[in-house]
Parts: sequence; structure tokens; C-alpha cells
Amino acid sequence: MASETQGDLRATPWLDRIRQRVDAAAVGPKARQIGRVEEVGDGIALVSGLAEARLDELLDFGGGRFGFAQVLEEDHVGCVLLDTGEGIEAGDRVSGTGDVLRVPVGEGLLGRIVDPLGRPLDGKGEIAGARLEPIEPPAPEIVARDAVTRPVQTGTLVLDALFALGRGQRELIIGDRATGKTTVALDAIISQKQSDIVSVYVAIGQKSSNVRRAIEAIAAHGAPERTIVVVAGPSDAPGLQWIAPFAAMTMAEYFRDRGGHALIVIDDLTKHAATHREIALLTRQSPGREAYPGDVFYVHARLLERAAMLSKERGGGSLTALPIAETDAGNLSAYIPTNLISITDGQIVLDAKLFNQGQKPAVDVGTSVSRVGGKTQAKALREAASTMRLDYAQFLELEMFTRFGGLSDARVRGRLARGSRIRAILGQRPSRPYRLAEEVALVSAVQSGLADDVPIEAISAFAEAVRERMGAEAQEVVRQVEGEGTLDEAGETALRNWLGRLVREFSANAPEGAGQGR
Ligand SMILES: Nc1ncnc2c1ncn2[C@@H]1O[C@H](COP(=O)(O)OP(=O)(O)OP(=O)(O)O)[C@@H](O)[C@H]1O
Repeated sequence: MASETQGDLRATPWLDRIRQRVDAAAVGPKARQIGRVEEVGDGIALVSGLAEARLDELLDFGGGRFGFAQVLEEDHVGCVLLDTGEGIEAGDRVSGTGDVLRVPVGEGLLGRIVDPLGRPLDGKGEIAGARLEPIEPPAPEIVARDAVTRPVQTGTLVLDALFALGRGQRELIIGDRATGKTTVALDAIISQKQSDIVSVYVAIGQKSSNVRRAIEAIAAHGAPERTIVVVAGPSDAPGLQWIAPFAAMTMAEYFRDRGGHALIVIDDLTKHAATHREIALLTRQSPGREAYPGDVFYVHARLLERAAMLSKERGGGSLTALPIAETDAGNLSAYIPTNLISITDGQIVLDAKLFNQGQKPAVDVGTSVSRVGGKTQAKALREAASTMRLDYAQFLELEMFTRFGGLSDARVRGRLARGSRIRAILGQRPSRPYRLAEEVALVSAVQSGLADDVPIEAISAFAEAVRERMGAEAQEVVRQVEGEGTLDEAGETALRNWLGRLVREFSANAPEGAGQGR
């Protein structure tokens, strides 16, 4: 009897605790679908028994391994794994989570290098204060958008002067291998060092040496503390590479939706399309043109549609996208390039021939276009560059005709001299973006004819002098251009006088007869 009482005494607190836990627990049936792995390999698993699974649903393979439903068939679900799938075998249990894939977002990601799931790759510890958001929220609807009218300074003179990028715009950077595509996009990120725009660089299937070069360029010349780098390497699971641009978009949208401004560089969508094709073939979807599944256009359209300039009612934030695409032998009419060209608001075409001739950035001004137009350009630059594109195009044609000799008319020589100076001024080294005022000065110098007196071989030194000395020697011009985007009469005169003095320095040192228009 005594021992029974003792037992009761010991059991009472324990029973109370259990009673409390039972009372606190939500009571009700909780169904969890359990499926079974039928086949697994190459980052893909075919799973049976998940009749209720939804598209893009996150599936739990146990042991911290996940995948998401990409293809729903009558008898199986095609699932894309988010890791290599090592340790997963046919017959393993899989359960649906009822949720879609989510990634961390927030200010804590700024200055960090992460994988597409937001896991740190930079060894700087956990991401602070992050919350989870789905990787594919719907794109802003039409009424939530505003016109694209405010510029994004890319710092690359040929882009800012001739094509102009606007906040909320999607501009494709396209060209053959190693033609400077990444460099142009990175310069746009570096150029945001002093702006209110945060940047996201997402590398999909890029060689680690290239990714390291990009990270180093941003760290050395840009504002790494306001940049997020998302990396999915070539040896990562195809699923991880596939979600990379979507996850990075979600991270960038966080700023757009809070009235902020973001720029995303997607490097590159050709590799993403190849991953999409690989996944589609492995999950037995029927191949279409060039063996891509029929939905590859839709995948990229719904991704890029998320770049937008939001209306004032929605906070007035913006997300600008610079997707990159690779061509083969300059073929812009291949399947993925044509898709992307028709989705985006313009394209910057980089030409291998120009690159090999030493014209860098190798932008082909004939085939490049911005469908948003000059509306987004700062007034001062728009006015200075108004006829530059036409002058340059005419020069290129004239140059071709005069290559065989003959035409020596003074007007023709004048045009050739002007055109060759435009070409020289458009040349630019990597990681050296210009400020807006410097661009206005350079374009004005060439278009007003002042630079005709600078020998062609001294043009790059002249441009360098503008970069180095303008801030100190033409402060009022810089203040007006960068503050108001335009120059009043006094400002224009001050700019002309300053450029005139600079030109004299360069033409004074010129060899006899230089600058007379070759
Ligand atoms: N304006 C430039 N001036 C001098 N060198 C440049 C310029 N732009 C690019 N380069 C050089 O050309 C090489 C290729 O550039 P980049 O990696 O940007 O090209 P890409 O088209 O992105 O290449 P990939 O096809 O490998 O992605 C690099 O070594 C880069 O430093």
C-alpha cells in the first residue's frame, strides 16, 4: 500500500505535464500524404502515390533532403531534387509538405554570398533577420505598374548615351562566348555604388573562376555591402540551378515591394534554359524545338515579368533586370535568343568581331535597341547624344565604302574624323563606370566637334582626364547634371569652356597635323 502511494506521488507531476501538453495540442485529424520513390537519378526522382501533390509543392524525402514537384502525371510525380539525391533510393518514403519552396529574404542578405536556398557560402554565419518568401509569387498586375521613366546609370557610355536603361526595364545582354557580357552587367552593378539601387547578381552554372572574378570586381570597385550574390555552380543539382533566378528574383523583390529600387543581373538564361531542358527530358516531358520543352518561353516570361516599376499606390519601388544570354556564332535567331528578345524590352548585342578588333565594350549599335527609348535618359545626356547614334551609323557605312580608297572630299573626311572619335570615346575598360556628368561631358566634347582637335590616339587619355578632373574643375556642371539631370545656359557655357581648355591641352601636345580629320 505504502509503495503504491509513493508511486502515485512520483507520477502526479509527470501526469500533469502530459495533461497540459494534451490540452494545449490542437486536436483534429491531420492527413499527410506519403508516396514512394520509384526511380531516382541525375537530380530527378519519380514518385508514386502522391495523388494530391500540387505543382511546385515541396516534397520531403527525409533526412533534410527536399525536392519539388515539377511534373504531375496520372501515375507519378516528376520531382526535381534540391541536392544530389545521394542516399535516396527506390522504395524510400516521400511526403508532401503542402507548401511551395520558400527562400530567405531581407536586409540581412545584403553583402552576402548565398546559394539559391539562401544558405551562406561566404562563411559569415547565418543570415540575420531573414523571413521566408515563395520563389514564384505572381508578377505585379498591370494596374500595379507605372511607366518606366527614371534612368538606371549603367556607367557604360555606349549604353547610357545610345540605349539608356530605365528603372523597371528588362534589357537583354546577348552575345557569343567571351564577348564581355558579364563585364557590361557587372559595371552596371558597380555603377550603383553611390545610388539608391541595391543589386543582386545571380550566377547559374558559371565556372567558379568567373564567379570569383565577379565577386572580386564588386568588392574592389562597387558597393558589396548593398549587393547580394546568389551562386548555383555547374556541379550543383539541376534543381538548385533551376530555382536560382527565381530565388534571386524573390530576394530582389523584397526591396521593390518596400518602395526601394533593385537591379538584378541573371548570368545567364541560356544555361538556365539548358538546365530546364535537362530536367524536362529526365522527367519525360515531350521535347519540342531544339529538344526544349514547350514551356521554356513561359518559364522565362514569368520570371522576367516580375521586373517592374510599381505605381505610387504600390510604393513606387522598382526592379530592373539585366538577363544575359549566349549566342552561338552570333546567331540571334536561335530558339532561346529569339524567345528572350521577344520577352525583354530591348537587347544589347555584343559582337565577337568587334571584340576581336579591339572595340570594347563590343556593342553592335545596329542590332542593339532599347524599346523603352530615350524617355528614361537624363535630359542633359539626351540632348547631348541626340544625333550620336545616327552619326555613328553613317560613319560605319562610310568607313566601309572608303576602305578601298577614293573618296577624299573634305566633308567625307570630316565625317570620318568625327565618327572615329565617337568610336574611340565609346571604348571603355572593365570596372571603370562613368558618372552621369562625365558622360555628358564626353558626349558633348565629341558631338560639338571640340574633340575633333584631339588626336585619335589621345582620345582615351582625354576621356581619362575628364574622369579624373571634372569633379574638381567643373563642380557646378557636375552639381547641375547629377542634381537636376539637366544643364541651364550658364552650365552649358561652363561645360563648353572647360572642355575647350582641356581639348587645347591635348591638341597642344599633338604631333604636327594631328587632329585634322583622318
Ligand atoms: N571593355 C573591356 N575592355 C577590356 N577587356 C574586356 C572588356 N570587357 C571584357 N573584357 C575581357 O574579356 C573577357 C571576357 O569578358 P566577360 O567574361 O565579361 O565575357 P562573357 O561574354 O561574359 O564571357 P562568358 O561567355 O565566358 O560568360 C574577360 O577577360 C574580360 O576582362
